[in-house]
Amino acid sequence: MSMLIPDPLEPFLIFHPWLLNLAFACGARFREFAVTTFFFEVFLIEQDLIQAPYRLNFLGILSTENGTPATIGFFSKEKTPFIAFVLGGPGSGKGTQCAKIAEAFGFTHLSAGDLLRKEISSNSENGAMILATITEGKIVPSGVTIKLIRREMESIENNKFLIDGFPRSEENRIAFERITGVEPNIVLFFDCPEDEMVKRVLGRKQGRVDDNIDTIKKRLKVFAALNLPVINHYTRRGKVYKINAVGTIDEVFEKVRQVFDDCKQMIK
Ligand SMILES: Nc1ncnc2c1ncn2[C@@H]1O[C@H](COP(=O)(O)OP(=O)(O)OP(=O)(O)O)[C@@H](O)[C@H]1O
Ligand SMILES: Nc1ccn([C@@H]2O[C@H](COP(=O)(O)O)[C@@H](O)[C@H]2O)c(=O)n1
Repeated sequence: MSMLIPDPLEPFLIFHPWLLNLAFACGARFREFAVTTFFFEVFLIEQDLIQAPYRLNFLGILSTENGTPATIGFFSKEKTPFIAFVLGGPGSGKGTQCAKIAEAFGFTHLSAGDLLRKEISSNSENGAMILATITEGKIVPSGVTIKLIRREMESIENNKFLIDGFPRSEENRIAFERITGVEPNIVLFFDCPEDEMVKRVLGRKQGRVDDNIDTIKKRLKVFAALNLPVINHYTRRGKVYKINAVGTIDEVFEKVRQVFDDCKQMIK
């Protein structure tokens, strides 16, 4: 299990004690949903980390396009799958390791980034917005990404999913948990030094619009600001397995294998 990582949002929270008091007075559910939303959106707007048209529209993700409320809790109790979120900075090796886990342990690998890229190439209504967001290294609104993940999970007959590159922000996390009604069983965190991540991304040569030094710098900033708080949250929940991502692909996989061997009892 990993140690807590310094949370870049903590100084921000300290400057809003009156809001925290109000939140605590209103109870846990309200606190989690309303206050976290408020804090993060104000912070993200200030930092210019979320796309303008989607600002202050967090509640919108709980509605479907036709205005009816989204299903809260889409797995039946008997069919709730084993979910592993796979997190780490850009180029830390998430996708590479997920392919090996899927093969060795029978998981379905869902990459949020791949699903978003597929949306761009299928010329969907959100394609242009997704392309612009990825090019800027920013985060696509949760409603869009969760809809894609949900569609895949519902269409695949498996009870073991690796969700790679999601949740990327507290907004992603809270939205997923509210909509699906479940938390991940475990969270893998591939911990990799920045210089190694930059080297790997620049060496990837897959023609991705975001594999250039300018966008990588932005993605690293977004990772530290938005993804580390998610990792800290799940660390506090005792769900994070931190894996040192330095070493050959096979060396890293040996550490991953150990985690899945240890979790065998939990995985149906
Ligand atoms: N342990 C490793 N040592 C050296 N190179 C690696 C290692 N793991 C992955 N790579 C290479 O680094 C590049 C990035 O890996 P990968 O695509 O798996 O990262 P990722 O975390 O999924 O990245 P992103 O979040 O940007 O999609 C790939 O070219 C991959 O072959
Ligand atoms: N939950 C997510 C996941 C990804 N994105 C966007 O896609 C880019 C590429 O993602 P990879 O996982 O393939 O690195 C990422 O930089 C984001 O722009 C997202 O918005 N939300």
